[in-house]
Amino acid sequence: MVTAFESLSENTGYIAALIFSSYIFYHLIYQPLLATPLRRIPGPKAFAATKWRLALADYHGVRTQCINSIHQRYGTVARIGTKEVSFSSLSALRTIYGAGSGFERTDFYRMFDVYGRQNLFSFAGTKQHAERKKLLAHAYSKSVVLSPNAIAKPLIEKNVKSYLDLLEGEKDVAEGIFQSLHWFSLDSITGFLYGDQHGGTHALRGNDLDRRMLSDIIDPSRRKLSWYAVHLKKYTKWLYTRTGAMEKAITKLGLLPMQKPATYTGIRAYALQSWTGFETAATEKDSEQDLAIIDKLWRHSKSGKGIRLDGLDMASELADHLLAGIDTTSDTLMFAIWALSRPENKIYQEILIKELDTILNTDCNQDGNPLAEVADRLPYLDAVLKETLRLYAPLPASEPRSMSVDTTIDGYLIPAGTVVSMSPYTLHRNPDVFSEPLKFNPERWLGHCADLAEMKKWFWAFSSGGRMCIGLHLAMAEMTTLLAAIYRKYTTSGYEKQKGVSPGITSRFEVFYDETFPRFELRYAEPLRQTWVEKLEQPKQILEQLSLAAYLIELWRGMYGAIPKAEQENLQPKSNGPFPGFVSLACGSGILVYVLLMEGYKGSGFDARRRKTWETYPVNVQNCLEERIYIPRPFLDAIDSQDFEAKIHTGDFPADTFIVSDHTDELTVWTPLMAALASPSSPLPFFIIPCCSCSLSGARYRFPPKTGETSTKAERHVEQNPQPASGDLRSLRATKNEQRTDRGFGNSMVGSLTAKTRDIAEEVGFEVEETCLKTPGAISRALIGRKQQATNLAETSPSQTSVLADQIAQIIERECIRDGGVQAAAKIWIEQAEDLHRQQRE
Ligand code: HEM
Repeated sequence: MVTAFESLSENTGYIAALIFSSYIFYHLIYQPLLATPLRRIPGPKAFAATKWRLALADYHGVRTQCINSIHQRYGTVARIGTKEVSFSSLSALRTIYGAGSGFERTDFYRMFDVYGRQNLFSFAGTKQHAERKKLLAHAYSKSVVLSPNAIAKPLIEKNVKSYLDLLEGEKDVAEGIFQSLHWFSLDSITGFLYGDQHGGTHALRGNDLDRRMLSDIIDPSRRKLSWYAVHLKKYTKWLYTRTGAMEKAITKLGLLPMQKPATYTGIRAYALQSWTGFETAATEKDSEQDLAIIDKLWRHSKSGKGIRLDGLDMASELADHLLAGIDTTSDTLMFAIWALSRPENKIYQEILIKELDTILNTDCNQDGNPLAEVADRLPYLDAVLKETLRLYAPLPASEPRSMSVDTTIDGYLIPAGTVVSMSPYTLHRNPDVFSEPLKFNPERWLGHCADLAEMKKWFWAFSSGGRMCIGLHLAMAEMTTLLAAIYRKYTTSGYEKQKGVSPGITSRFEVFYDETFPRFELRYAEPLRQTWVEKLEQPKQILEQLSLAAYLIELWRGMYGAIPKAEQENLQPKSNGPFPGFVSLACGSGILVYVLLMEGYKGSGFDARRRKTWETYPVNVQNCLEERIYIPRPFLDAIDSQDFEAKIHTGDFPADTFIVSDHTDELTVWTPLMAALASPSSPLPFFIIPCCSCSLSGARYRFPPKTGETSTKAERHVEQNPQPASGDLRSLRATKNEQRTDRGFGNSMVGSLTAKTRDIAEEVGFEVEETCLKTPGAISRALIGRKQQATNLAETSPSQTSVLADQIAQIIERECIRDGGVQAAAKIWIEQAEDLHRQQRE
């Protein structure tokens, strides 16, 4: 007989399943999809069912583009969350963001509180916000910003001069415009907020501490932290407020989305320090005229009139303006210069220069640069900036708002507490308003047609209504004055190093690029950065490896007609023969192997040491990465190395394998030999980027510059030390510059190594191509061996093959003389390999 207890326990599983499915049904289906009035709003069901769907897009850094695509599919009103709706119409813009609309900023903005205090940016309520704004609005008005008697105009003109001085004196430094423009905006906003004495920075004039403040902004993991701060707010706060052993444990477990100090810590600390310094020394100034914002807030607090502000309130307000005023202005300037420098936009630059040429000397200051108020009145410059802000708005993402009562927007009932938003990104890409929206075209802002009036209504880079950007006029004055001065004296053109690459700007969790550029970097760089586990200088290495992957893909497209996977859907590959596969020697972190495999190229890589990064790749990639030490077969034959414990590779690659030898040190000179040894009658194609110079034994060795004669006697006299004996920075830079010339390169250590490798490759039958490769981190020479010399192309008989093998052996013998012969060289190689293996095990 079945007892009641047994029956209950048999049914427990069913009951639990029923409760669970009821819960799922209620929360994921009934409530969000059937019960709420928002159910009538179109949009993808997955987004309507759970807020985590949009959070996922945030995590992948594609939120804004994703919402934009949803609008393209569903129209001007789209539901993007259980309680979140996005709009893209002018009527909604007026309803939500118009003056006195009653919509308030959401909780999202509380992440901009500083020192635990709210400020203009983070206040939700209109009353608190209006009171604070009243204190500041006048100082930020256009008439005050451009007044010769107030602080902004002389400060901006002084900083413009410092920028041009930098351009004159340290062209190399200034040309890194991402950085130098950040210095300009930093010096401008700090001077404006704190005055020269109490926090105005001098990054443009070389102050290293001021410059270093920007490392806060550059760290890519700040995006991950933003995601955590928005979607896992309490948890993130908990993580960052732990101390002692708990803090250590959290750090060790890698739980922090961004290592401490987290984003903006340095800038916030600087802002607080500036405030404290000011407060201690504060004396009321007699004149109202040259007051920085800090003076104004101080005077107000002392007056006892109106709203009360304590020290931290003021410090928070100032710090927030400081943070708001750096990236925004410099990113816009960077995109303006970049866009004007593109060959297809040269015409716009020429027209701008013509406009600037009309400025009279009497309209310039004593430094010879256009006055701020004159730069402000230039229609073409204004059009260039408007177009830059349209296409590359520095704050392009949605601006969330909500209301405490039910309301109606564009005919839809919006319940109280629903988050509603719009984004400059989507408004600025409406093809009905902006023809060819992805094209940079300043001309669209000129003329007086009805279209222009319409476009102005849709232009939303600075937001609108009561919560419009307070720094608008300051930012515009900085940007117009600097651009006018630069283009009055200079022209700009696409920097070779950045050819084919769009700059990117970070906004919250996203990075924005020019969308007409390939997504290659975007697809890999960010995921790699996010999961990076090595201690190396990663951003540079990642970009370099991505550039190299892009280069190889193009090379193989030409050689084999092999195209990346993503293109295969649209294109039929040319039939130059199938791709034979690649091997990446000494592949290090394996980025190249990972990217090429993901792009659909078969291949593998090996390195003497397994890297932690390998474990972050998908399993199929991990399976193609091996820990192996290369020992050339002739060395194995020459010496008894039976006891060698590590896994070795003897270079027996399958026929036609493409060898990639990127910065492989002792494998560099071996690469063409490897190619020939693997297949004497038809050596394998290769790509080499030479770097550290070693002889065939693997010992450090500097080959003599190629002077025509290759006497080993002459080689012995050559200095063994590859680095300059003594070198201050200036002489190092001079050496580097010299190396960029053909002659200088030929005389350098790496130049001599390149020449030696090339000679050997030619001896084994290659027609070697030499190319200059410009990756984001370096300029390198690369050798490509894809064609064989005519004599080698003829059908090779078995007897000829053995002749070729003999020739290779002779080359190896000859090259090993400097190490004491093949046996001695082999001994050195094996000893080094054993050392390496021992180190790995320790
Ligand atoms: C090209 C430059 C700039 C752009 C495109 C820009 C854009 C914006 C946008 C779109 C908002 C509204 C954000 C939102 O509601 O989510 C905003 C607000 C704000 N911006 Fe800017 N900004 C720029 C420069 C500056 C500068 C130089 C400052 C320096 C003080 C500044 C200070 C602020 C502040 C304090 C707010 C909050 C205003 C309020 O709520 O009343 N911005 N900005």
